Amino acid sequence: MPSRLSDAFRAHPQQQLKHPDFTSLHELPDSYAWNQRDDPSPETFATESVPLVDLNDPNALQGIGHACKTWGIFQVNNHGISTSLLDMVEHTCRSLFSLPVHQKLKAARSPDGVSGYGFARISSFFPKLMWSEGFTIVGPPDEHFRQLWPQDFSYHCDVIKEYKEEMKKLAGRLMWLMLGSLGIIAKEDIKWAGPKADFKEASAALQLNYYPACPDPDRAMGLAPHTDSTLLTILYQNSTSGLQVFKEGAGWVAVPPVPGGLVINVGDLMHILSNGSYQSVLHRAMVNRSHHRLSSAYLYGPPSTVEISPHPKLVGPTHPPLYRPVTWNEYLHTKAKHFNKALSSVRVCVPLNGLGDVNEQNNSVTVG
Ligand SMILES: C=C1C[C@]23C[C@H]1CC[C@H]2[C@@]12CCC[C@@](C)(C(=O)O1)[C@H]2[C@@H]3C(=O)O
Ligand SMILES: O=C(O)CCC(=O)C(=O)O
Ligand SMILES: [Fe+2]
Repeated sequence: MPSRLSDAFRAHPQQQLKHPDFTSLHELPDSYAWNQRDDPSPETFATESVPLVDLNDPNALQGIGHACKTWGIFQVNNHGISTSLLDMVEHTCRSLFSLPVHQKLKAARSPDGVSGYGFARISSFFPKLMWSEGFTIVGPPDEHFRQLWPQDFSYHCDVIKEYKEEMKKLAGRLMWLMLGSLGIIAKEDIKWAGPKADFKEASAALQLNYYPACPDPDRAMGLAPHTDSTLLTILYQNSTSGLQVFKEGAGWVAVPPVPGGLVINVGDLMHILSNGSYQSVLHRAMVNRSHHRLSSAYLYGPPSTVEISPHPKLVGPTHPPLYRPVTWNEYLHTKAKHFNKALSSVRVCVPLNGLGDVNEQNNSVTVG
């Protein structure tokens, strides 16, 4: 049987935690109180900010290359995704998460499944709970959406379908910009991009996130520090800020929403493909006392059976391959088991400068 993305978690069933009705909580329960949040010093915010790249700019490729090398994350505008589509996706998210808890639970993610409503998958690695709800979509959302909205599920299915199609095109474009900035420019350099080099067979997951307003935001965590297991992720965030990224030497830096902009981050598979030139970025989401926050992450990777390895153009006698080949499915298994040690578990060779993976050092929370 062909291996699909949705099969990746069968071997790692997750116990479903009971979801609270956040609106009924007026105090932060102890199970949600994070002690060691490792907050940035106030001056951190002022000095550095994540680059913004205009995709219509003829120098976009250079801008992206620099951003990937120094930050592992950047924002884009003039990306071609219409504001009306982004508004519709936001409306679908809002409609989904404002359903009564019992209704949302009808579409709960099954313990060995990948799609559906639930806590963030990484929850099991942290001793405290996260102040958020999520909905993961892999493949067509029809069955779950029918449970959520018996009347108008087909409208919401259409919105998600169109969004996924548009995101896929943008992701393919971004892939060539990122690869181009590494000197990988020929169609033949990435065979799995297909005969038209349009990454038609790529696979992806869509993660909708909802962060309710929180009575004690300074002690809560919306989504704990993690890197995405992707080649790249395209994140849409509504007008409420909350995303932060970890930058060596600067600490946690906020990524404020840019109107009409999208956030692009480097994932673990791009880290591997680029042989560590573009490092996956550690990021987290914080919460807010007065405003709820919505985000949607398009998690983009290769077809699930394609092996990703350091690109031959980037390895040589002085640059040995640092990672062994892995499929996305295999990597997701590894991540489900080892979480922030996943990248080093597929490492084959210590780099010449002797530094470890950035991901491993910065998680202040003990991984179970
Ligand atoms: C294809 C993917 C990628 C997943 C797992 C699976 C479906 C859901 C994705 C996320 C989304 C939220 C953060 C993350 C860390 C999580 O907990 O679930 C992601 C994870 C990964 O990038 O590893
Ligand atoms: O909500 C955010 O800003 C971050 C979401 C995220 O990191 C994810 O879904 O992987
Ligand atoms: Fe993420």
